[in-house]
Amino acid sequence: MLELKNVYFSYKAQSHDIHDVSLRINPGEFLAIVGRNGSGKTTLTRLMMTLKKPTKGELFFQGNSLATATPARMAHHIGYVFQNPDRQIFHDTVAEEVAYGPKQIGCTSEQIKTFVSQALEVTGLSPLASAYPLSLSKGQKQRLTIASALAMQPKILILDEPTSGQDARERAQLLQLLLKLHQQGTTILLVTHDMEFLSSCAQRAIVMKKGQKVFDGTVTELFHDTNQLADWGLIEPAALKISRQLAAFQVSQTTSISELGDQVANRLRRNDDHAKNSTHH
Ligand SMILES: Nc1ncnc2c1ncn2[C@@H]1O[C@H](COP(=O)(O)OP(=O)(O)OP(=O)(O)O)[C@@H](O)[C@H]1O
Repeated sequence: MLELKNVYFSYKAQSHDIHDVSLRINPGEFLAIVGRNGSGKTTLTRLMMTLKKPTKGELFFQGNSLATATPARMAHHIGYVFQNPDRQIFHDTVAEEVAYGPKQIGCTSEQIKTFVSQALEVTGLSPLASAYPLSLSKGQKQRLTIASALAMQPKILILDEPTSGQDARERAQLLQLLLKLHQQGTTILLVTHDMEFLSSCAQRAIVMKKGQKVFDGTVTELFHDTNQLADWGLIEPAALKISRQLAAFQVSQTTSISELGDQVANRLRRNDDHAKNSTHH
């Protein structure tokens, strides 16, 4: 659906902010771009939205070159949800906010009504249609920006650090919403540092390091090599760490919870004794 072929981009003459990146996003995928701060994740999404043009290389959307595409035209195809929802909210009611995009691109009033009501429905905001957007909670504001993006009927939804500043309940709601949208056929691209969240929803991950793509594979493959993860500045999700460590206890399907508890307690006791002995020496 979206393809980058040997793309380079520099903000300044001497910098290599994106260096020879090729990748293809297929319809219906749920993928995440990860990497340290400054590794080029946001710049990559700006190139996809044509907010920046590559210094070398080319981007394609559904087989067509984006060389002459404008951000306004790309907004029909790609919905972008910024990290800070306040920067994207301007109207007096939730419904007006969501209607803004479809109005701008000249949809009929019938289409606008349908797109707004569908977007509010899927994001669970229908009861808040006449609410003042800035009075909403952080999670609701984020769902509003997602609704605004969805009202444009995009093929791809890009979310920049969507879990940042969200509490546990809001994260869980966001996860449910993204899984539902993905199930309904939306292609989703997350830019995130949140490995727990990524491992609960994404199927594929791309790792950026110093402007280069250093990994492109399944999420299972991503978490396979823990040394490599550290080098990329990524943290293994707690659930995976625990399950990897449990493997050391030779847990079989017949191991009962109390047997497992005994094994864990024995292991911890041995670790404790070992630590005490080392301090004595
Ligand atoms: N507007 C800008 N002007 C000059 N350099 C920039 C600009 N925006 C980003 N950069 C540089 O481009 C490189 C990639 O930055 P980018 O914001 O894409 O990384 P990121 O992986 O999204 O980081 P973060 O996780 O902090 O958002 C960095 O070296 C950064 O300093």
